[in-house]
Amino acid sequence: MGDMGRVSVGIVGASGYGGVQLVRLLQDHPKVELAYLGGESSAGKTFADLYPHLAHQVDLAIEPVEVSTIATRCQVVFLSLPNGLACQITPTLIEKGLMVLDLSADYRFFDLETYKNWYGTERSDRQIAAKAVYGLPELYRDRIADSQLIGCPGCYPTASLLALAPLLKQGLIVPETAIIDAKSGTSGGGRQAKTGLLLAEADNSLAAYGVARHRHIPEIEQICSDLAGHEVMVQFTPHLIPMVRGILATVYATLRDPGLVRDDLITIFKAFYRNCPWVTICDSGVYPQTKWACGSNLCYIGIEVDQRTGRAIVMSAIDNLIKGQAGQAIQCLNIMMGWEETLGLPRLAFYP
Ligand SMILES: NC(=O)C1=CN([C@@H]2O[C@H](COP(=O)(O)OP(=O)(O)OC[C@H]3O[C@@H](n4cnc5c(N)ncnc54)[C@H](OP(=O)(O)O)[C@@H]3O)[C@@H](O)[C@H]2O)C=CC1
Ligand SMILES: CC(=O)N[C@@H](CCC(=O)OP(=O)(O)O)C(=O)O
Repeated sequence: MGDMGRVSVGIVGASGYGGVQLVRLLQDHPKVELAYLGGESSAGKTFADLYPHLAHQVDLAIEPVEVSTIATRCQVVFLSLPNGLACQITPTLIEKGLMVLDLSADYRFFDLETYKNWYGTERSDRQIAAKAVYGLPELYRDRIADSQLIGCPGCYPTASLLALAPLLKQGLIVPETAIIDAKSGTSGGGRQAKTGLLLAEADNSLAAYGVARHRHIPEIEQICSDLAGHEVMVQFTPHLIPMVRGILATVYATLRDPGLVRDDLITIFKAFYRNCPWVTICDSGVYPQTKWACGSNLCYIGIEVDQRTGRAIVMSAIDNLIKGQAGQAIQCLNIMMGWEETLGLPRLAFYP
């Protein structure tokens, strides 16, 4: 334990969009002390060099990634790195007794064959990967509580799965009819320079990408299959939308019982998420906006039934960097530590 019984925490990838959210939230967390920030090109700079407006709150420098330093100073480490890096250091961190929360895709898959097929990397850390728990608390809370290693979900899977879970778990839809139409702000692509994310490219425009091949497809299907109890394929199409933060996933699926109406589903969703402080089911006829979730760890879910087509339509809005990334990882940490699931996490959105 660090100062006054606080848990000492490190963040690797602190300069990135996810990393800075972690720093911002954790420096205010009542049971945590920030003990280490790591990075690559930013190593040697102070955090204040990168984010001057946080200078009065964070007095740490970014250090090169050195596992023994992390293990000496930290009890818990968040890895907010590009895919394929966490798996190189996690086995040693786990061996040294740290709790690891990985925000990349490295520990999200039950089966490393799937990871290899979609991410192209052969892995040698099978035993460690087998210990990982998928960090979606609303579905795997008990397993998260007992785990040392969390594979935190992607932002699109978080929004999509929270919309689909009650329908799949209760057998209310024909799983294979599920279509996910999702839109993300540009911060979902990270902080490094990419032409498509330039304001001049993304502004005044809306387009799909990764159609029928986005790497979140196997992640969403893995959890849908787990919920349905058999292998499920879904259609997922992401879109880049000219805003910075937020995801709206609109999910369509055919109801098994065409007699179900909107208020039936609202009752079912409210019951399913009754012990989930970070999911809010909208009232009848209210559809969520990304603005409501931006800056908050909440996921807002709106529900409709089209009696004509027999489909359920579920809309899910999150902040990709909070419930879709840093906030959800901290929610997992709270559960692993036996703390209140809401500790240190924001409810209020930035707007209006
Ligand atoms: N952005 C989002 O909405 C979401 C992102 N994620 C996932 O979270 C992870 C981080 O994403 P995001 O914050 O957006 O990415 P960024 O590109 O903004 O940040 C990446 C970070 O990784 C660090 N880094 C890169 N290479 C190395 C290396 N070899 N050694 C040490 N540090 C390195 C960078 O440090 P430096 O600047 O020092 O080089 C930087 O801090 C990714 O796996 C992403 O897929 C998950 C959910 C949502
Ligand atoms: C807008 C945008 O580019 N979004 C990212 C999703 C980021 C994320 O959540 O995904 P991972 O953690 O799996 O990388 C993308 O589509 O690749």
